[in-house]
Amino acid sequence: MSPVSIQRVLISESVDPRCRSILQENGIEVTERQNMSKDELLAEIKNYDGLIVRSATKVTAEVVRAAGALKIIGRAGTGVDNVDVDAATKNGVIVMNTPGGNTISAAELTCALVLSLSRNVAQADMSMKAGKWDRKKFMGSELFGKVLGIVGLGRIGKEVATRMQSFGMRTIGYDPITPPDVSAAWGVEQMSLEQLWPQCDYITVHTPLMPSTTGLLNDETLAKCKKGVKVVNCARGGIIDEEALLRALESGQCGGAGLDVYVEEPPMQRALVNHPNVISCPHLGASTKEAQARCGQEIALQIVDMVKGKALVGAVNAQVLASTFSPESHLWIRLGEAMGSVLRAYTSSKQPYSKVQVTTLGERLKKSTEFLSSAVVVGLITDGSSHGANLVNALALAKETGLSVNSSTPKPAACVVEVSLCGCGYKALGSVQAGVPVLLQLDGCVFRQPVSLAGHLLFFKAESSPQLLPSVTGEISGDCKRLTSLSPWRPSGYLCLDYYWFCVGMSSLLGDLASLRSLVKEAAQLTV
Ligand SMILES: NC(=O)C1=CN([C@@H]2O[C@H](COP(=O)(O)OP(=O)(O)OC[C@H]3O[C@@H](n4cnc5c(N)ncnc54)[C@H](O)[C@@H]3O)[C@@H](O)[C@H]2O)C=CC1
Ligand SMILES: O=C(O)C(=O)COP(=O)(O)O
Repeated sequence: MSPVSIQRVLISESVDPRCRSILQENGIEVTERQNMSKDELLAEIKNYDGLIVRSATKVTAEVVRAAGALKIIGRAGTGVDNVDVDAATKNGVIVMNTPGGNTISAAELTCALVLSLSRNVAQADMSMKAGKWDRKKFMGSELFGKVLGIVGLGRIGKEVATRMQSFGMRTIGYDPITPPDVSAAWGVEQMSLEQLWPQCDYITVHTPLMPSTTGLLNDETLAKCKKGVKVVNCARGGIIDEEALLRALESGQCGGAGLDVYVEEPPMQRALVNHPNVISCPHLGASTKEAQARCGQEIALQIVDMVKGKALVGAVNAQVLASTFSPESHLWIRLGEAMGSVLRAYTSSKQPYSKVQVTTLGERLKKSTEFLSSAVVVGLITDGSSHGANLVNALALAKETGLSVNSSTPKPAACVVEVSLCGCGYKALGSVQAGVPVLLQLDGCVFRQPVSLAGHLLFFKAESSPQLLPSVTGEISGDCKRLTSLSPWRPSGYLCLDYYWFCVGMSSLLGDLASLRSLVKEAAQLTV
């Protein structure tokens, strides 16, 4: 993928001023507008190719669709559940976050809530402010020797564990991805949730909000916990079912809750917030000077690096691009796109196909199969009128159009990419030679000299008579037909290709038909 050009960025929430400065220093125009209504955002977003948000801006599918020119949604923070990532992907928009920037802050707030729950700090303070001196009511219990269950052992879960161990807590946990030996290295014993629930004095959740984590703590699972268990949610509203939590608080099954996040923010339903055993914050996990400085700075630097073609860091939906920010991979991407275009053009009037097989041959290309497949699909499905396909959405669009894309890397051989359109049997073989994407073979016709695919223009080089056809492209015209019949290459064997269809194909890759026509005429004259 070529470096992504970003010219105008909208920052729709309070993000550290460093973000704006870094973008502006790098020639990007920045507008900051906070508290926009949904309609204002829908109207405004079309003027920008970049959007930077925190957790309050809901970047729905409607917003993504309304944003005709949007290329990047930057999340100055961790959770991207407020962004419709699928819609962004389908529309070719990169979604990027800064996941490490607020880890420590979120972990520290979690620990603060655990400590406050153990000693009723918030309630005691309220009572003092009400003029009371109630030492009996706020009897607490030590954390020392108690069990903390951590659900979600990623960045924040790990930091919470190591901090709470210093209070003498035993930390147990569950995570479907983090291996048990990894978490054991930082003192967390992993077990199934069934085993975990009944052992915990405190439970804290640190997973993203996803269908599989929604309602992880519910009536059923809360009932499996120790009576009086205390729970903390500094991750996302909804991971603990709010209504089930209220019921458990009322029955005493849950002894207290520390909440930073809510299903609806701010929560309109205040029963939980008002409960005497609940201490709550208005989503403050990342609200520290340090976390905001990091997140604001990181998201700006990540965008600038992407624009400069240096690196793609923090993309959550475009991993295929992450490894492609090198001059070499840009060449392979151009090759893939060009091969896709050539095959699309070449086969468009022939048999249909429903499957494409991309085979990469060569050690150097081993890790490139995925982005090469995406590049081939971009070339295959982008016709002259639509420019909607890019490396972000290529595979999603292929799926939508019923095109199945297979890729494989058989034993290393040469650095060659083979694209086969299964069904009609057309095939192209390409490579990068001397820094130029080249075509070696098309539909079984071998070129003795590779055909340059640079800029999607084909330059034919005839070995024996280089003056014959210095550069040829074609369009549907009598000239092309004439060229087919002239066919000086056939006898020489340099190019045994159905030239007419080849020219038809090439015409769709070119905007400048006038110069194309003259090239074809020139070629025809040369060959008479
Ligand atoms: N309150 C706040 O201001 C903040 C909240 N957050 C929230 O915290 C979440 C976690 O952040 P990080 O630790 O940085 O993310 P992370 O990606 O490092 O860790 C999340 C962990 O959850 C695990 N997980 C996924 N599904 C699970 C399941 N069903 N059960 C148990 N574990 C599961 C994953 O395997 C992963 O290890 C974020 O997604 C975000 O929503 C993050 C920062 C600040
Ligand atoms: O980074 C996260 O996931 C957070 O929840 C922090 O949200 P915020 O940037 O403070 O709106």
